[in-house]
Amino acid sequence: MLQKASDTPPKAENVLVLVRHGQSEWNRLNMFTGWKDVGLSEEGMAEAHGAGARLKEEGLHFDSAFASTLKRAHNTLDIILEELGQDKLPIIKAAALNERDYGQLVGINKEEARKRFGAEQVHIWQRSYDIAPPGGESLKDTAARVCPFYDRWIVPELQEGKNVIVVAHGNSLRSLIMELDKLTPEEVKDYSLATAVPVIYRINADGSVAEKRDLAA
Ligand SMILES: O=C(O)[C@H](O)COP(=O)(O)O
Repeated sequence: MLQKASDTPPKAENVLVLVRHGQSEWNRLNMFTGWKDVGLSEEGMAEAHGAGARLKEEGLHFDSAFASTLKRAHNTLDIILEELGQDKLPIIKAAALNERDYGQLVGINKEEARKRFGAEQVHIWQRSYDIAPPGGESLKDTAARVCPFYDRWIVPELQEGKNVIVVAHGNSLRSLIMELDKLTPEEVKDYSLATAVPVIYRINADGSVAEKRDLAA
């Protein structure tokens, strides 16, 4: 989706890149992960190198880097920064960016969960806006920590003309993208992020989206 939100051309520097971490060991095993701190798989590391290489091709250079406190996210960011020749850039790690808590589903194979609870119910837990999995967070709950963090710590960086990269998770980033793209709860049900594929935004000085480019598209 391309959004034109201002007549004033955005400064070229106001770039926000969002990246879901590379494949984790539990993604590889198709298990609900949530807050479980699992590492990247071999393939996930390779995907992270690929994401860094694509950002390098785009000619991007970052002034600030944010990740969740979960190692699959900040290890992905380490690899991306290494590819960009920016491994000295400090990474700000924030629990507010962590994956949605999948509660009692954590550690269960997704196919097994569909057999146990029914595919429709599992899909509702995975993709609905305000229905939480048992003992876990809904996307709305996740947005309630991700979006205030974004407003408080990331928007001011963008407003100073900095380029910012954020590496986080499928659902924590969905909640932010829902806000940036003004998606409805119905629209967000069909939205998901591939591992380690950068989404590049240009953000206006007022925080609105000037342009969005998903490198997966
Ligand atoms: O926590 C997880 O299991 C994954 O990171 C995201 O899972 P989902 O794509 O099933 O929401």
